[in-house]
Amino acid sequence: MKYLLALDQGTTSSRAILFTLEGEVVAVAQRAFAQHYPEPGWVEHDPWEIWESQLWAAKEALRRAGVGPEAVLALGIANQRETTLVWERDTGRSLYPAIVWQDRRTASLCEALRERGLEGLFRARTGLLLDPYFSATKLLWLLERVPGLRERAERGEVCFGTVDTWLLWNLTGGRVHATDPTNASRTLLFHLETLTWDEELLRLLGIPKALLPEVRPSDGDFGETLPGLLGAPIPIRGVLGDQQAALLGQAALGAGEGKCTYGTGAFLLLNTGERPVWAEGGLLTTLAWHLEGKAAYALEGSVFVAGAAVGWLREVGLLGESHEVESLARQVEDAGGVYFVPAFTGLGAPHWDPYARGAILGLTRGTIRAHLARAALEGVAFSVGEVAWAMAGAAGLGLKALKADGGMAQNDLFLEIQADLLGVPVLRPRVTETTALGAAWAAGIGAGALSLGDLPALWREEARFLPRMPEARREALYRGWRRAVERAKGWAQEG
Ligand SMILES: Nc1ncnc2c1ncn2[C@@H]1O[C@H](COP(=O)(O)OP(=O)(O)O)[C@@H](O)[C@H]1O
Ligand SMILES: O=P(O)(O)OC[C@H](O)CO
Repeated sequence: MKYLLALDQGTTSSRAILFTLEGEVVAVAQRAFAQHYPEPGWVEHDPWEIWESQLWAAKEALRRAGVGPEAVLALGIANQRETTLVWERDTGRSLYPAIVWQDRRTASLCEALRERGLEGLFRARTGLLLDPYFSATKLLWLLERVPGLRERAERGEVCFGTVDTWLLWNLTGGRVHATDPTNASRTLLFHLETLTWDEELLRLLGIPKALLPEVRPSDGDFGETLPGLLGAPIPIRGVLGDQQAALLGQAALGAGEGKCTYGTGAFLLLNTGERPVWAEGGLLTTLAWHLEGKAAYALEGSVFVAGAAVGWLREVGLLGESHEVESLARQVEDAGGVYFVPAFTGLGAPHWDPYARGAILGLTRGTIRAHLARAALEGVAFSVGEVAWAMAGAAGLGLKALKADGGMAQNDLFLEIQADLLGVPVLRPRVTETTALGAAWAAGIGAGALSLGDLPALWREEARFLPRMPEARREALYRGWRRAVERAKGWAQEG
């Protein structure tokens, strides 16, 4: 029997899952790691903790399965995207904490670029917007703020990478400094159509090319793991950003098929086929994957906070464990007029306001804990609903049903609320670890054991949540939501 090992390096935890070729889960191991918030709006991870937790999870998944490394056909990586790391080429020593995708410290850098009239150029080349979310301004900040970094980068002594690149570097003992086009497409430095680093954008930002990893296809040859790490070398044959991996893991292969992954954030991706599609409404154009010699593209609506809102309820003591949010929120029929705008790290699509901050509005003396819990779930569902409307507005790209996955998709009440607020059915697959599944499948394709055409037959529905809310009620709730969002916008800039 042969297996595929997926590493899923998420924002809050590192997971490893061993799958059969058909996508059955054999063993799972997961380790959470620390989130650091050194200043308001900043979010950092310790690069060593990312690596060590991921390595532990990989070993532990094999141990739990009782499977030796020689039975693993290939390893695939899916990772939190955009998070920016720099390390020494000679020693692999990291030179600064990882600046996480949620980090807002480069809001003013983005503004300065916008004032220079550069947004149109960046959008046309990369499909993205000038927002602190993406890697380029984080890297620029590092080059400006870390003493000596720019000079060393120009001399070729420093490596930049997103988390996939950092894991590849460590898995191969520094032999491979590479990324795939989906991760590269989130940096603001990658040309969406030529699938190469954009020399003009690099020049405009003053980013030395010597920093950048080599770009290989998502099912490319990424070397093999050092023999000592997992007991024997394992070929690394798949790399995808986690949201793109989930799109693949949901077998959303054709144009018009989409999914939403509810992890730390929520990311709605719609496959648009072999050509990039540019849409209004704050949607991003991005790579879906580069597999079997062909690129596929997607439209993305990025919502920065989903499960993180539930995590926050836990941290402030409203819940013991995340899953308790469901029973608490079920104690009430609705949120009692409370709106929870989870803009803890600004707003992504469709608003793109790095200065927005979280808000809870409509509190009365009758508000109880259950209302807050329900309002938090609704806040995430409204946020995704707004993104779905934006997609529906982009000619002919309305969703007929939404495939859901990620940590929050285990919550039945949340998916009922989401179906109600979207007005379309929400489908949950049997394997909700679709991010890991997509990474495993990409590696299976890379190893020649699977083809894209095999995947739809391997996807299985587990549950279906149908919309039951009357249209008028939905519209009234959205009116309230829009008023609440207006109040949260620009908060960190005022005052
Ligand atoms: N039953 C649940 N209901 C709501 N949220 C949940 C539930 N279980 C987990 N979560 C949330 O899901 C998130 C974890 O999901 P995961 O997909 O592992 O995220 P990531 O990959 O971003 O680390 C956490 O923020 C957690 O609060
Ligand atoms: O950690 P997740 O699963 O919320 O995903 C993070 C995204 O990749 C950020 O773009």
